[in-house]
Amino acid sequence: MHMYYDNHADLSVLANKTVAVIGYGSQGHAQAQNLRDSGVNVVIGLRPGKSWQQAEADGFEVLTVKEASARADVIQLLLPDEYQAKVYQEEVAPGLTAGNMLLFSHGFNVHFGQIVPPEDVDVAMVAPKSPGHLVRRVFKQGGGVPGLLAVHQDATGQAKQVALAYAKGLGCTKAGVFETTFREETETDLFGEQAVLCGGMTALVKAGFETLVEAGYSPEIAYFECLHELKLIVDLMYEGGLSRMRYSISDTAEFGDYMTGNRIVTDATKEEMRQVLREIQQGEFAKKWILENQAGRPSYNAIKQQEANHQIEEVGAKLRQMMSWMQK
Ligand SMILES: NC(=O)C1=CN([C@@H]2O[C@H](COP(=O)(O)OP(=O)(O)OC[C@H]3O[C@@H](n4cnc5c(N)ncnc54)[C@H](OP(=O)(O)O)[C@@H]3O)[C@@H](O)[C@H]2O)C=CC1
Ligand SMILES: CC[C@](O)(C(C)=O)C(=O)O
Repeated sequence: MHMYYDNHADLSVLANKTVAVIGYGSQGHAQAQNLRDSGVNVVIGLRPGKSWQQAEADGFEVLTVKEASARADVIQLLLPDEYQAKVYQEEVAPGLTAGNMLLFSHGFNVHFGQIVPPEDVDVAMVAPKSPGHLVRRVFKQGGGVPGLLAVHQDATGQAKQVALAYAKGLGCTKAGVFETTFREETETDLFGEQAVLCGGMTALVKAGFETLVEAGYSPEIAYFECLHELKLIVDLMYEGGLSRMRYSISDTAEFGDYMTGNRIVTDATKEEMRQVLREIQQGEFAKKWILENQAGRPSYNAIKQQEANHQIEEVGAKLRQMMSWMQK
């Protein structure tokens, strides 16, 4: 595995180039602002609306997606994955010229064949391994979040150097940039968010909360035990791995951890994880997500509504209001 740091990347590679950041959401606002602070010439590509107003208020030159794509040398597509293919075909592709670079922060559309760029442009990925708001916050604190870099197509022979300079502009080379492939990034990212970080975690939290409440314990205590304290435990794992967390908790908690963890995540859970991974690898999840969007998101909207009404959300909202330091 190749790792790149600040000394491997040269920001001057971007000196005479214009970067168009298409989209100004979670990743878009963070990447655009970090790049600008790193001295890169950035324009934003958007449709009229909330993000357009925000980007202008933040001092950026905002253009339509078509104009920004035609103006730029490097085009970073930071739209929701499900809209990228349509916007690419209608508004980005017409402005692409030989030697441009098309960049992504997630490989979904290229890996699953929804976007097939022309052969004379570079195609690469710089994917910060962090939610966008932390990409910005950590950069402002003087650091950077780790990132992944992949080159899918190297038409100019310079693709890696340009992508590395972009990663440096985001601050990622401070923490380390790992070289990967579009396939590896896409499949591991989908697996991580489904099985562990988002799907697995929310299911675990809800199951713990429901077990306590159904047994007659107060929802407030159940919320603190199963959700609020999770952040504090994860912070310790983030700082020093599982051992740092286990060093900090009581011996009673540590013994309970060793005795009980494998009863919750069992061999059957692991077999299901393998099945989830197979479905991602075989493109079944991608197909489901593409069809769900084509149908107007019936399942997504129904489950989103159901989840928003879960008791843990109601209790949590009340408790968080009492914690004044969380209101910022
Ligand atoms: N969220 C994250 O932290 C991470 C995201 N990624 C990847 O980054 C990419 C961007 O995701 P994310 O930042 O979450 O996206 P968001 O949903 O936060 O932002 C989307 C942006 O795209 C704009 N947009 C949506 N549709 C259009 C359109 N048709 N034309 C022009 N602009 C449009 C929105 O503007 P408007 O206000 O007009 O709707 C908004 O500014 C994805 O590939 C994702 O997988 C990778 C790592 C982490
Ligand atoms: C964990 C969610 C994520 O994969 C991320 C922040 O990396 C995403 O796609 O938002």
